[in-house]
Amino acid sequence: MAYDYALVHLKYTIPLAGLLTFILRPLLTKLDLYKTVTLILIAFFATLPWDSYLIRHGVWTYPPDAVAGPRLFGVPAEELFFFVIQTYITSVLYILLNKPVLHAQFITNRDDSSPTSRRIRALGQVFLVGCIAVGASLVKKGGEGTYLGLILVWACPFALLTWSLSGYFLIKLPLVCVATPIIAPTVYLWIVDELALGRGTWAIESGTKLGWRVWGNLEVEEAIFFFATNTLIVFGLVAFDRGLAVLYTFPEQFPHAPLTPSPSLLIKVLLTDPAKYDMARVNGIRESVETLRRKSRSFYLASSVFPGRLRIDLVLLYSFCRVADDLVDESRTESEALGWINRLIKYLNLVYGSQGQLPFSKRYVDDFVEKNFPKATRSALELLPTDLLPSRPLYELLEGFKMDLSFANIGSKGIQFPIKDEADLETYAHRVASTVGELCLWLVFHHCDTKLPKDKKSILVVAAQTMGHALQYVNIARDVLVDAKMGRVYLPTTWLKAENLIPQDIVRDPRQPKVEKLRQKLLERAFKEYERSRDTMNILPREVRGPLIVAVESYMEIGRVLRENTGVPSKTRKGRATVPRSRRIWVAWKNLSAA
Ligand SMILES: CC(C)=CCC/C(C)=C/CC/C(C)=C/CC/C(C)=C/[C@@H]1[C@@H](COP(=O)(O)OP(=O)(O)O)[C@]1(C)CC/C=C(\C)CC/C=C(\C)CCC=C(C)C
Repeated sequence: MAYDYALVHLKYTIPLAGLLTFILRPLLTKLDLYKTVTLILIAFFATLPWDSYLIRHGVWTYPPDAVAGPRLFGVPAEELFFFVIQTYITSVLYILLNKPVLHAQFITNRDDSSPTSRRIRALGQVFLVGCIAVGASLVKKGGEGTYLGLILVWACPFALLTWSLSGYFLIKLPLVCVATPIIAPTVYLWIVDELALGRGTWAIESGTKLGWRVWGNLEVEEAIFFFATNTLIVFGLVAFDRGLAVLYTFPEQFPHAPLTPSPSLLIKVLLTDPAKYDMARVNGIRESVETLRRKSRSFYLASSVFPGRLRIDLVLLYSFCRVADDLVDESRTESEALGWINRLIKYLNLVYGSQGQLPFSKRYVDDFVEKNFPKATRSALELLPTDLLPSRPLYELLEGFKMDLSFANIGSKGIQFPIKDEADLETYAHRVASTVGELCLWLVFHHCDTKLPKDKKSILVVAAQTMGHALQYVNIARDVLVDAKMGRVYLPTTWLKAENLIPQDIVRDPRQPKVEKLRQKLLERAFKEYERSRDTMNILPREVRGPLIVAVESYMEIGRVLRENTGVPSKTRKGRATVPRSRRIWVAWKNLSAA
């Protein structure tokens, strides 16, 4: 009947596209749509003349009773729809698998690539040139190799172009990000093809095919066709992502980076000489991503939903905060820790200028960093986007770290634990976390296409500071055990007194039942602060609202786990409660859907 081919879509391609859309919808950005539509247009206009040629020359045919009727240049409407839906399915799968990946870290050039990468890229080029030559000779010869030849001469030049443009980058990407969106849809379409050819929905004429079957009715040419087209789609998307990564990574070369850059800007970026890339910056970004991945599962997951340059700058800000915190925390003595804080203050003085002195040049600051900080920490300081951040919260953050130092003196000279009451607790949270919230917001304000009026910005800054308290209280509630091992107690001494405890009792036995009661009290404060600021997040610009909510909610989920389990975490990592991966993904998905 005339709807056989349409039924193939109804049964196999549309439901799969629908399922993938449902999964990706909350994560889908304007940029993802832009990429997908561009790829669909390229695929459509590149395939149409080729497919039309094949039909007109009788390489394949559609029995009149299998298609509904409308045609464009001889190609049935159902086939045209196939170009669109296949590109859509493969693109959506690629986008989904690439969400967690920050592409900036895979930017590379010939000098940065390993000899193996260079060999693979060259072998790929030789292979594709070979395929074009074989294809051309098969077409020239005619007869049974014609269809295979036509596939090769059509697909391989496109593949060669994208491979040559983005080969090094592609080789560096995680295999799953590239191989899965090629292989999974290919195998699925093989199965669909096997069923369709079996039912006679379309047919390949016997004079122009090799007649080799991969399995069942699946001809070798069909198998190669689906593999080649999915490869082309994925290579196209990789080239797109390389262009975007270069655009977002190098603000000095490309000062203006819109969230949806024009095709001409992307082509210009793609054609920029890779030898000119600032690989020191790329290496710094690689180190920062690695730090984030190792140290914070919540913020690592949340970072995947932030757009463009904002994502890179947030990762760099995280890296600076982490490095500064670790330098202080991992010091063996108080004076060593104080030394690091003073050097960090000096660094800020040089960058921002102090006591009437103008800021120093970037080169001077980098030189200071080289001489005064360990190698592993330098890029975090050198790449901090200080031109977009106010200095006050950064100085305040260091003041917060200073509060941690007072723990080292306890016991001597009658010095007390620094968090004596709730006011101290709030001051501490304000210094180490509200500052971070505010800094995140300044990056958001800078990078968003939507510009907010001053009054809205002020409301948001206050909310970010309040949210900082909430996150820090959760952090303290989670880390009672870990902190006690370091001789630190952040639970206010007044709270302990009400339970007939002193901070030293917590250091001695952080697992005692009374701690659980105090932990729950702290979590109650955390959720109060969270509720005070959560609604304000709705006035954030649309493009960052969902991502920021995910960042906050992923962390607050740790608090929820602690509340549910009343301190007996389902899973612990180094004595800390953690949120299972599936639950973190669910939190992100749910909040993005609602944002
Ligand atoms: C998505 C992304 C990459 C975000 C980066 C966020 C960022 C820059 C975090 C810095 C974290 C950090 C290392 C700070 C040093 C001081 C410190 C330790 C603070 C605690 C963070 C917890 O991190 P972690 O659990 O990894 O630390 P430890 O292992 O315990 O050492 C804090 C709890 C502070 C985190 C506070 C925020 C991220 C601010 C939250 C507020 C917003 C995002 C603004 C929301 C906006 C509105 C309008 C409410």
